[in-house]
Amino acid sequence: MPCWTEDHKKIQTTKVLVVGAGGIGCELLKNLAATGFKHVHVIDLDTIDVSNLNRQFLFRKEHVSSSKAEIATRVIKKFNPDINLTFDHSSIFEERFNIAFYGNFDIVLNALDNKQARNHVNRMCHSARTPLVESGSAGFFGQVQVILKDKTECYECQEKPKQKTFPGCTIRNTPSEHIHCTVWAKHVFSQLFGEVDIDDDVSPDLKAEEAEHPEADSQDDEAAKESVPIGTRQWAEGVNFDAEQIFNKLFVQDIHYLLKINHLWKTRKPPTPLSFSDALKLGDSLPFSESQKNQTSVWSIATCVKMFEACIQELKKEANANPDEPLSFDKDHPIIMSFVAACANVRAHIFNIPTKSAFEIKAMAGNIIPAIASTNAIVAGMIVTEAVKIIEGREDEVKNSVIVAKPTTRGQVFMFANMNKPNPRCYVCSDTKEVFLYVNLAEMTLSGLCEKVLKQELNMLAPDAIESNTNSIVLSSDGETDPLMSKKLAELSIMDGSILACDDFMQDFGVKVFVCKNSNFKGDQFEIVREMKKPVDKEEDEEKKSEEENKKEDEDRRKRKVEEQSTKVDDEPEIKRNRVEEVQAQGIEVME
Ligand SMILES: Nc1ncnc2c1ncn2[C@@H]1O[C@H](COP(=O)(O)OP(=O)(O)OP(=O)(O)O)[C@@H](O)[C@H]1O
Ligand SMILES: [Zn+2]
Repeated sequence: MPCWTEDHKKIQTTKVLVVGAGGIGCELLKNLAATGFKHVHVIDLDTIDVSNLNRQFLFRKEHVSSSKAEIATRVIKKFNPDINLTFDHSSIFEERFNIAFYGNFDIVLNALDNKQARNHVNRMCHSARTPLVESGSAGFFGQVQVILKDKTECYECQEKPKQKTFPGCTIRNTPSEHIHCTVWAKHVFSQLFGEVDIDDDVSPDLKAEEAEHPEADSQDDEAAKESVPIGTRQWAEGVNFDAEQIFNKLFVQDIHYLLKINHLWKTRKPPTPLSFSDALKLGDSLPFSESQKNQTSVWSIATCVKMFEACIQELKKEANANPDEPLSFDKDHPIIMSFVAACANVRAHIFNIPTKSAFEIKAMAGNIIPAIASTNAIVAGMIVTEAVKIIEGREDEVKNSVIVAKPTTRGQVFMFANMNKPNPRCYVCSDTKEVFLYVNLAEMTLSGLCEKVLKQELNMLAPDAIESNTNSIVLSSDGETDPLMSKKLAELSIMDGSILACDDFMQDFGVKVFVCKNSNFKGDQFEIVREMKKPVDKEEDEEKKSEEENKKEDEDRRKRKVEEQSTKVDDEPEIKRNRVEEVQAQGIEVME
């Protein structure tokens, strides 16, 4: 039996890093202090919002707008003055939180709310060999995962389900549910006042339609091909952000254009264009301040139009006050949220979709699942339970746990979950650090590779990439390759079969990216998979190949390699041959 006084000493000397001082973090810090932990450091980038007060019990009304990490530290010290609790009001992504920093701690406890930060801490703990207890909650659902290097799965061993996204053509052309209109309205806001992302354009798009539904009969869409709508931001600037003209562009002109894409409306009810002046006749229009207060009943269309107009004026002022900093969507910004709600409802109305209250639209736009204090409390309790086992050296006893929303048939809401071994194909914690990237090489830009693939998808912070066949630098985090960002991958001699050795110095993380072409993809569209997909048409051929044939090929390849090695002239071709062989071993066709 473990001896409490002996173990208590370990608790007193263990150095703990807590990342996040929100719902789970507050409970966790309280538990650590109450259990007798003496050396704790907490990091949180955020300040306290009034909406946090119902569950983040260390915070009071007078703390609103102060640093979460700082107030949590101050309040905990009040009831446990002996604790050496320190804080940073910073993002965990800052460079000073490097691997050596993580190495200073005996254990890291995550109380975060986003995948990007979780992935990052997972990699840092992996590199620093520091045990990590990961956690999360969403409403009544909660979970705790223990991550021990080489012993358990890491946070990235299994692919996480992607956040639900909608096809571009549904959002731009054929919404059928209110959520499609809400997503569209968020894009309208970004197009008008945020950083323009061409992938999020809101104008009707015949090309997207053709790309996503090539099978559709578009012979009678010629009229639409003749007049292509211009981008929303460009239009808005041209009319000096006049609300009435923007309204008429979005809800009259663009809708007339959509109606010309005939095949869309063969099986759907077509939308009805609605002008600014006609919309004002649809119901009573409440004054701006009154409708702002009225979040739970459904605004009339006339109220939405007034709201649309008032919000554009306010947002234009806000954007002009700081022209170098585009606005970004924030569900807690009342004007932005009112604009999105109004805009989404007008769109819903003209597409014959029932309108919703601003409150309901906020929940959809902000992806909000109400936080439940008791789920957070159970999760935080389990984090400390598992942390104590780890620091006592009882690693065989550690367990993952889950809290579920509905009791199981046995009436359980709390359960232990399986502790899985590390995934041998995990590109973070296994030796197989590789992924397969499917892209259209003639269309994807270097900027797309950097921002969308390496940063957003593979979660690197400052990626570098070298094309292994030629040993040439493709992407450099020191800015050397910045002038090439708009170049297409094909222009940079990246081809089907290229291998990109990508790494992130800060995370001490490297991954080989095997490039495979998919000419059906548009622009920066891509797909990343952990195992290469078999080309459909080649599958049958390969099965037909007799074993003898395969053996003969192996033999020939071996012979070739021996010959090549004996005629080796310089280093570079040798690098290339090895890489080519490596690619062949993966079954990728190499184009030289
Ligand atoms: N990169 C990061 N660095 C440091 N702290 C982070 C980082 N990302 C998220 N956090 C913190 O993790 C905490 C997560 O807590 P929680 O899920 O309760 O979120 P919240 O923002 O307080 O609540 P809600 O999202 O429900 O309004 C937040 O306080 C947030 O600031
Ligand atoms: Zn892993």
